[in-house]
Amino acid sequence: MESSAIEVSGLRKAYGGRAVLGGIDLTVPPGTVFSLLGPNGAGKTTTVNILTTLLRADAGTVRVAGHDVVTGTRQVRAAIGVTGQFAAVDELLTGRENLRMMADLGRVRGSGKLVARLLERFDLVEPADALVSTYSGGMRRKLDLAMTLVGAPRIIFLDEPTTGLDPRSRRTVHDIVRELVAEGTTVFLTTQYLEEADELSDRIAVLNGGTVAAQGSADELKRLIPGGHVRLRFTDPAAYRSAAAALREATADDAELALRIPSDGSQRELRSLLDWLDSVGVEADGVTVHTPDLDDVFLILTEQTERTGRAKEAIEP
Ligand SMILES: Nc1ncnc2c1ncn2[C@@H]1O[C@H](COP(=O)(O)OP(=O)(O)OP(=O)(O)O)[C@@H](O)[C@H]1O
Repeated sequence: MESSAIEVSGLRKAYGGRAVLGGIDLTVPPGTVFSLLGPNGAGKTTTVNILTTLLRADAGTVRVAGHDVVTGTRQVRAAIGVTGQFAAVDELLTGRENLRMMADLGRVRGSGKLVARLLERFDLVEPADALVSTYSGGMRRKLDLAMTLVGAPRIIFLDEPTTGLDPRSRRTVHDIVRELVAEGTTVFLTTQYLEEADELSDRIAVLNGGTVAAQGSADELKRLIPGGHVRLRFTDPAAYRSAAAALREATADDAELALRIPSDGSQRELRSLLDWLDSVGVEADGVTVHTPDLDDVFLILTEQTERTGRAKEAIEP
């Protein structure tokens, strides 16, 4: 087995002279979940399209399942499953017929049993014999994912698989991703939901301004940024103002009547902070401890580029 399921090096892509990907490197070990995050327009779909052989890169090398996407397009396509923006779902067939068609196209043996198993797994037994044109958006998405699994691909690309799904359907998709990975499948995911990436991924890359701003496990990314703080909330504006005057190092949020004080959230720091608040006569109405989460990582990593002025446009194609 190859050491990486996906290996991307120096990947560049520009549209009409405007660089979208300015030389990105990614490594995805087999049997893991990798999430690609980034603000709207960061180039996530462009990356997925290149990795799935739908789009040619301008420069760089991309190997998927051990094959180069340009010279081994056929082998790459045989190894991957893709769900997302280009659903193969036929509206004029039922869910069951769509799955059966997929199984027949892939010459899958025992397709009846496989189809029944997938309908069950995706909670689609009840609407199985209704036309897909009557399905909700969430049901279509689940069917699309079920169809991708028919051929048991080794690597699956999920472009925003849970967007628009209700919490129960989202959990179904998460459970299925975990099961697939436990069976050795590699999952490449793009998502807008940071807690989804946090929960599911072994590794995460944050794409911003045409480059990978950071790459690592959720915990590694969280350690990159100093986001831990204690938040003091006030209801009385006068109490808030006198506290803000007493706590010079706090960041003030006038609209919310809240003060933010850097802290690692440890018991020792909290105790000394509370003692000190007592000693200066500050009485907050609410005290919450905040440890950095992926939202903080995302905001800080993507803010920096915004502040340094549209790095995307500064990248040479
Ligand atoms: N075919 C195209 N021609 C010209 N520009 C394009 C084309 N496809 C994408 N772009 C531009 O490239 C940039 C990256 O687009 P892409 O769809 O890859 O981003 P994304 O990260 O997937 O965004 P979103 O989160 O909004 O889906 C955007 O500015 C987009 O307008």
